[in-house]
Amino acid sequence: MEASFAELDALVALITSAVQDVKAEYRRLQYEFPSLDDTKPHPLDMEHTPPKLKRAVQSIHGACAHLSTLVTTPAHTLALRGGDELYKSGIYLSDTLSDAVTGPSLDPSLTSFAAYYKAPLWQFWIENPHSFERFRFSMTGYAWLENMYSVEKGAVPHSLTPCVCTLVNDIGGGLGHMTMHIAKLHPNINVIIQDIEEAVNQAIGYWNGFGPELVANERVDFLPFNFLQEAPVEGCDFYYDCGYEQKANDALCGQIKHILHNWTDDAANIILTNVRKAMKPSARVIIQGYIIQSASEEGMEDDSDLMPRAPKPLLPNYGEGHVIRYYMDIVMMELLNSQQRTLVEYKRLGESAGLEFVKAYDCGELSALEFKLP
Ligand SMILES: C[S@@+](CC[C@H](N)C(=O)[O-])C[C@H]1O[C@@H](n2cnc3c(N)ncnc32)[C@H](O)[C@@H]1O
Repeated sequence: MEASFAELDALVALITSAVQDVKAEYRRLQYEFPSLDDTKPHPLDMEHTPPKLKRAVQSIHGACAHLSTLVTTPAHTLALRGGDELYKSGIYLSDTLSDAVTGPSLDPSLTSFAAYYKAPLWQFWIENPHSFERFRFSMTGYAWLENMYSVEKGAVPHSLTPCVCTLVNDIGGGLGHMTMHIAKLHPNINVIIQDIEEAVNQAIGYWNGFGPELVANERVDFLPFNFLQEAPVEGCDFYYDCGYEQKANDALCGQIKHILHNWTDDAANIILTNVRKAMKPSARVIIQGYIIQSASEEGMEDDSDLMPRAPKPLLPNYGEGHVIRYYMDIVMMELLNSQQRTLVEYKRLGESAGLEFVKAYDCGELSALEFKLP
């Protein structure tokens, strides 16, 4: 079927014609046209906007929003529109940050979420199982926003040898939707879901509902654990083939998706150190998450191979085009006093836990960072 680009073309035509109107109005008014770098007030900020200019600006706003919606996934558009707990507690962010005690604190119990709900996030979820379950299911929807099929490329970064069984440990896996997706696509990959007990119990129900054949064929195991206090499972029977010609029983791959952004550097170090303790020499850890890039030329890091710079006049990090990861940076601060990280910060975190950075993979919205034992 031939694609119809009628709406796309109509929106672009509308923007082009509205831009001509804007230019004509500025010429008529004999005003300088502002630049993206301007910090000074413009005369039009304080004046009645002529109707033709107003209509043109409204058209550009509306058409650009429609254009964005048209070319991105519905999940992407929805994620920018709303939410429940995190949006409600966000109203406390300014108070929390301006307070002398909570402002500079990295304590996960001194957040704007805790101020609103009178409990830190993890405790709130244990006390409100319905919210906790809804959050877990929202993570499965969120995977669509992140382009699940690209995320899978990061979780399975190496050529797979079908004769060798692979065990992926989904650390803090929640429902394990991502590893279920991977196990369905790759018959030689088996999965362990490790998370806190409440999460693991929900994961069992999820796999029985959506992947009963994987449960029946014993391709998944569920083991509760606390990654701040203990190492994940070691000495597995099935191992990850990383394409390094390793023997069948000397590799375990740990996948850690959207975990470290929940924790400060100190706590993330404990989690990774616990993972390292479980690793055999050829094991790999795959950390999946958002990578933060500088919005200005200054402070740019050595990450351009992973994430090419945007052409000017866009900001080097694509600005609004990559805005979700920056929203999620603020959201992590609001919920847990934690943060998204840059590539350099992730490498540093791995090193501090005794892991060596191997490679970064572009997985759509997310990146996957591969670490090994030195
Ligand atoms: C943001 S969710 C990510 C879930 C999943 N990896 C995903 O991408 O959908 C964070 C997960 O960390 C788990 N978690 C939090 N504290 C934990 C702990 N101390 N030990 C093990 N898992 C924990 C939560 O239960 C939750 O499933």
